[in-house]
Amino acid sequence: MAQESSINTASRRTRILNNHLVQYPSKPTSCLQSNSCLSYTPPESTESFGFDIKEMRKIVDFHNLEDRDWLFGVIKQGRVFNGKERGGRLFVSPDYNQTMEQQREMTMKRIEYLLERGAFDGWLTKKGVEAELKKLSLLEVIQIFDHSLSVKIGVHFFLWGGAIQFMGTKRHHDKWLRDTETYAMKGCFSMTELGHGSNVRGIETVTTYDSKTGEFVINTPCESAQKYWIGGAANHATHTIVFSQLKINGVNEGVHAFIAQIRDVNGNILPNICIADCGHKTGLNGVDNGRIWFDNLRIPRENLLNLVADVSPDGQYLSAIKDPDQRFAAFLAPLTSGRVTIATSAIYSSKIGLAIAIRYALSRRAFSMTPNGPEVLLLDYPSHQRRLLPLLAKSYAMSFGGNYLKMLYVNRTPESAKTLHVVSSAFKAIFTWHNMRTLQECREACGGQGLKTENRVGHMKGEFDVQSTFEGDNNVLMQQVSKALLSEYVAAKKKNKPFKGLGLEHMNGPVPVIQPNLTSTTLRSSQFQMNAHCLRERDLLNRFAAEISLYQSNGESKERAFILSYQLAEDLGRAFSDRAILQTFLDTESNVSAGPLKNVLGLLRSMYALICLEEDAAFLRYGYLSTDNAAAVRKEVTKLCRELRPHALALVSSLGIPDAFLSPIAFNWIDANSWSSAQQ
Ligand SMILES: Cc1cc2nc3c(=O)[nH]c(=O)nc-3n(C[C@H](O)[C@H](O)[C@H](O)COP(=O)(O)OP(=O)(O)OC[C@H]3O[C@@H](n4cnc5c(N)ncnc54)[C@H](O)[C@@H]3O)c2cc1C
Repeated sequence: MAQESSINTASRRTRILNNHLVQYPSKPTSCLQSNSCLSYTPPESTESFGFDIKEMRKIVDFHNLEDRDWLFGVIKQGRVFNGKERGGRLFVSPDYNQTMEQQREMTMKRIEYLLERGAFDGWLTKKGVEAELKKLSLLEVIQIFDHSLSVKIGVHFFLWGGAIQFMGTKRHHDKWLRDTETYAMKGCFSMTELGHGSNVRGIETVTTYDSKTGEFVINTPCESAQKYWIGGAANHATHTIVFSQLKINGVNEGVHAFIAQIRDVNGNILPNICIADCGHKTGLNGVDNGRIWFDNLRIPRENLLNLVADVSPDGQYLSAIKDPDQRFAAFLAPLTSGRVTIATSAIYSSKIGLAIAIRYALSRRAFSMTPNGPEVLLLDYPSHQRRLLPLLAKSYAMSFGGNYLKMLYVNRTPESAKTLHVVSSAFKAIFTWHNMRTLQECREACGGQGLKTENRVGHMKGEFDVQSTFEGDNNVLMQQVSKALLSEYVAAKKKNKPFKGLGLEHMNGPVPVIQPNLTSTTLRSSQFQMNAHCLRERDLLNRFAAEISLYQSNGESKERAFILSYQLAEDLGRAFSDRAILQTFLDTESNVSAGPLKNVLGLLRSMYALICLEEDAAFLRYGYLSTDNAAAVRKEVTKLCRELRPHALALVSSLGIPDAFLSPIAFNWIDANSWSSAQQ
């Protein structure tokens, strides 16, 4: 309780706020009435926008705008979404001041609310491109509100539900999909173990088959085999997908997936199963991550997800794919959805950060440039522009990359499986790294205000950090990208055939030449920009292949040669991603007719292309750019910052994030911090 002071207690009022007794005087002190105080001026009038922000939003959000707006409205209206008025505006945001247990329960309450309003209708029972796009758009909206909520929903629908849909067959679909969609049961996904995360093939859980009873028997043979980090396992999940080695007649047939019930309808843990909590995390505490041990758990034979392999009632292992490597790849192929949703979610998160930081920078002033002159808006400092506007251009570029990835995913065919695997791995890594970097820059750009949880930016760093680790560690994913590019290279050279696929067709043409003295006009031409990106990718792929080959000719195994060439592999993975993203930007731009919108897209595209050139040391290291040209690139980026500055508000207003999902410092932060506001 607050200490009694000498101030007349009668002049104080008291109230309970967050369980603390708060005391404050009944009227403001004189300084609050002084004329010398700053007054808030809104950034700019919406009439000054140089392009149509509604049209831009259509390009950026790309699909299901009405569905998105419907769900934003549903969330704004729901009491469980913790709406609060600040500075005369409504903001919705989870209460991160709650305990871990309370946050987990609120996550479930929010799911129930959304379920009652039909938000998940058709998520697993409707098929086709439209249904899939709608589902992706609604998950993006949910994530804009809270990452825990979207992860909890994502685990249930995309991991548990997705495994049944894509690794199972009709018997599993008939039995589980409808109940999953209605939450009659709650699913989780047990792949990771204490001892093995990225290396899924190394997991130690063992499943055998008992032909006398027609059951599989699942065991956790040692502590390192305990399932770890399983989202939903600690409190709520009733069922799980268990990834395990399958041993049939003493032969290990490799990793397979099984359905197991872990709790009864009342939430009691079933016999032969032990569950413990992973505990408090640096973020994402609305998700109940748990650990699971299996002790001779028996499940029916039919619970093997048998799209790729099966076991007959008398215990024979059956699979059309004989090669264990190919079988393992076929098992995991359907799980791409996680990478797709994480990639696009990361970009929405960076957009929230940028919308808040840029709006704040358009109303916050600091220092003056002349003695006794007015203080200067943060975004009028060239340094502040340089910190935020290239990140904004990258977020736009990655939005277009994300849209391409989603279309690739919803229209997937066996022929596009490789491209989908490579692009989703590359974009998941690049977008999530970009998001963390953006949030940190935005946090700092907001100064101390960036550290207030209600202002979102700082807090989101902890909430989204995990994206670089789960659903494929970013570094491991980037290795896979380079490996895939290398195998394309080796195949093309071996067969002496042109490159086809993964956007590598540029390797068939002549080597692009970068002229010695780059002018502003050249730097802004899409042809130069694409040439520079292709040159880097092409050269790095050649170098990578040559280095691997050299290691191998010196007696190293293929695997070790790859590990030793990790630096080129990393550079190549980034070069592939940047070039692929630039291509999606150009494709997007080509669908826009000439006018102010296309002009500003051109500025953003040039900024994206040039900042990639400036940030990757490979351009200087391998001499794709001379030092003079590198200096010209840097100068052009500064010019682009100046040219984008007048569009900054319009650009962040086109990102498809309603005001209620931003934060008080994005608007009238003086009113939001007024004395009267503190008393509400
Ligand atoms: C909040 C949270 C929720 C999760 N939810 C789930 C879930 O619901 N279900 C589930 O099954 N799992 C879940 N996971 C687990 C997640 O998928 C794993 O953490 C992830 O796969 C990484 O595994 P790991 O933690 O064992 O790290 P490791 O694989 O041990 O990696 C540690 C480090 O080593 C590096 N490294 C690994 N291999 C190589 C290599 N070959 N070369 C160079 N460097 C390498 C990595 O880059 C990384 O930096 C979750 C994790 C978290 C944190």
